[in-house]
Amino acid sequence: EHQTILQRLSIKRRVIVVLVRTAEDLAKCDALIIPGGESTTMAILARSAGLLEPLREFLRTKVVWGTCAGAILLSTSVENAKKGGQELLGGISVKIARNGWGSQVESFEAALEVEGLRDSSRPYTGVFIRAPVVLELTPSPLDPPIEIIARLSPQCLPRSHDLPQADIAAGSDPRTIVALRQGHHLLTTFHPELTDDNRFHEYFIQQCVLPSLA
Ligand SMILES: NC(=O)CC[C@H](N)C(=O)O
Repeated sequence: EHQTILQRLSIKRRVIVVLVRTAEDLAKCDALIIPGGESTTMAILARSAGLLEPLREFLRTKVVWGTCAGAILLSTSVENAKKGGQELLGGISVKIARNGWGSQVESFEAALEVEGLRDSSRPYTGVFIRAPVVLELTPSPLDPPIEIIARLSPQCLPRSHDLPQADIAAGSDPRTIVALRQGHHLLTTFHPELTDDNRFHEYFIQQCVLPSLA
C-alpha cells in the first residue's frame, strides 16, 4: 500500500520504490518505510533475514518512517510485549505500548490535524488498527528534540480510552500523540497508506527524504 501511494505522488523528483527483504535491498535505499503488521513477527523475520543490524546501522544516518508496528520497532522501549520479549531497532526516544487502545475490535478512525501537511486545516483521516500508544517521550539531552506533529483531539479519542480529562483538555498527555518526528525519523501510530489521501506520503518525501539528500 505504501508503494502504491508513493508511485502515484506527483512530485518532480521520481521516487523509485524497492521492497526490502534483504540487506542488499536495503543498501539500495536512501530512506525506508517500516510498515504496519505485527511487530514481534517482523523483528523475528528481520533477525532471521540478517536484517536487524543493517537496519540499526541504516537508522543511524538515513531517514526512516515507522507506521504502527513499524512505529513500535522504531521506539526505544515497549510495554505489553509478547511473551518472549520484543526486539526493537530504536531510533526514536519514546516508550510505546503495543495494542495500547485495545484489540482489533477497538480499532477506529479519527480526523487529525497534522502540522506541516499540505492544506493542513483539511482533516487527515487516521486509521488506527490495534495501534500502539505513546506512553512517554524519553529523549536524553544529547538526542535531537522531538517534534509532535499530530495529536488525537478530545472528540476523536477511541471509546476504549481512560485518559484523565484535564490532561486531554490541556493537550499534555503523551498518549494523545499519534505522529512525531525526531532527527531524521518519523513515527505514526496509524496507517496513512490505508487512505486515499496522499498528503502524508507527500510530506514524508518533501519534508523528510528530499532535505536529507540535498
Ligand atoms: N496495525 C498494526 O501494525 C498493529 C501492530 C500490532 N499491534 C503489533 O504489535 O505489532
